[in-house]
Amino acid sequence: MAYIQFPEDFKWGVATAAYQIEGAVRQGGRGPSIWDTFSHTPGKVLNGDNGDVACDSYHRYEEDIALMKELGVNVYRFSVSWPRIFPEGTGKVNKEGLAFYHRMVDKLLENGIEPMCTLYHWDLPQVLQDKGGWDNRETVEAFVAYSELIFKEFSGKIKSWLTINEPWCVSFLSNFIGAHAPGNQDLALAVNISHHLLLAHGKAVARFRDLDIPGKIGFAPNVTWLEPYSRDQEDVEACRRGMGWMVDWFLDPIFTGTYPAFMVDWFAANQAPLQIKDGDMEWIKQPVDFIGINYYESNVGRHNPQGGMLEVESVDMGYKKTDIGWFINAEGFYNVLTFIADKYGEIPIYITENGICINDGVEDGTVNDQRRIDYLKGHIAAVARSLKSGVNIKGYITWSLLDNFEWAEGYSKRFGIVHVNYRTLERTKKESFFWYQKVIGNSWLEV
Ligand SMILES: CCOCCOc1ccc(-c2cn(C[C@@H]3NC[C@@H](O)[C@H]3O)nn2)cc1
Repeated sequence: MAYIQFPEDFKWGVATAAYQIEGAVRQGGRGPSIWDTFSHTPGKVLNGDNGDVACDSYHRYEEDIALMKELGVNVYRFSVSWPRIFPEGTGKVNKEGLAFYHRMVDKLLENGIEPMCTLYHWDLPQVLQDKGGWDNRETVEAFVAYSELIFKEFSGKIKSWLTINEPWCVSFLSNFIGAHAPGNQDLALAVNISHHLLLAHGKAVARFRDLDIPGKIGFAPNVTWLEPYSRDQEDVEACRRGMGWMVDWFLDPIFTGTYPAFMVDWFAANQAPLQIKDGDMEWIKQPVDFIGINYYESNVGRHNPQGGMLEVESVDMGYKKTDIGWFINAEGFYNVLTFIADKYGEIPIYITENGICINDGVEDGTVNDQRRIDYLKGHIAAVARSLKSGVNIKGYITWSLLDNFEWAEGYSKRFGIVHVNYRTLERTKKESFFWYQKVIGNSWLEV
């Protein structure tokens, strides 16, 4: 049996997000978010599912932390629910909300688990959405004020911070494709929102520096790899566009202070001109300490004039698929990690999400999710291969600890290494839990 040994200081973790696991949406002083509105709007979420109860982690966080302790993780990536802190987005602070996160963070620290906090994981206070949401620059200032409060409140306890999770999902998936909250379908709106998200990120990083908060800060773009179907220029350019709006669009402004010109032009030609105000790019290009990379799938792409706004289509090459229909391709993980390192340099990277939807159920007290073990093994091996190629990867955090509310797919799609019975809320450790526990314990991968 061969082994791949990871660096001594390599971190291993699990990730969740507030709206997907907490529940207790009308308890503890929490205000409504756009996902409360969206999930309660008929037809938006599969089976009419919502996050009202979810995994009930608002009440069961100690049980979840005991699972993490048993797993042996160094890091727990969670998100703070903005409407649990500012029920109206700004103004009055909900002390019960702060107290909940103090209890949870203190319990993590007691168990030797480092908290990694995502400030925005999609649950925008509905009151702010009613005033235009991320399309309104006032929301940028509201995010900075919310971030400042959390920075000050948890300074010294939390030392790893992420500003925005998956800005592509928040802007394009949620305001152009329309599959996520608030469900708009307007490219110009989505482009404007993507700029405001980067502005909010940059201003929050600047405030973090001004406040001299101890620790490191970054953000977590979701990325993909699109392999051209042929070497034809049209196919190559189509794939660059498909990656450009998800990767370069969000990383170039932070690392170079400019948007990728080929995407600016493409959006302008689609009646979605980028509107930048003086000084915006200076805010956006605040240096970050690390980036979180969220990767699930990659595709083979080719040009198709009828292939949507970007004129690109995915080609089914017969790769195995997950139970949510995404292609399994660990090679694409290596390709996008080395692409990012080649383009943006030595910036430290944490894999802040990587996992697979496998809907296996409990049989005889366990879940034999061998397909998840195979996926994780292949993708952690791709991380090791990237490390060997010089990519500065500092840790791997799998999505997710628990089966949870998978947005528009509701509870039908399971990403956890721990199964959740949504009727009883009973947690059941899957075979992948025990497999990952061994990887973490040795910090090596058997191949
Ligand atoms: C072209 C039409 O497409 C319609 C759906 O398109 C997508 C794309 C991407 C996703 C998606 C979901 N996740 C997992 C989450 N990451 C954050 C965490 O909360 C996980 O739950 N990542 N990406 C969903 C839907």
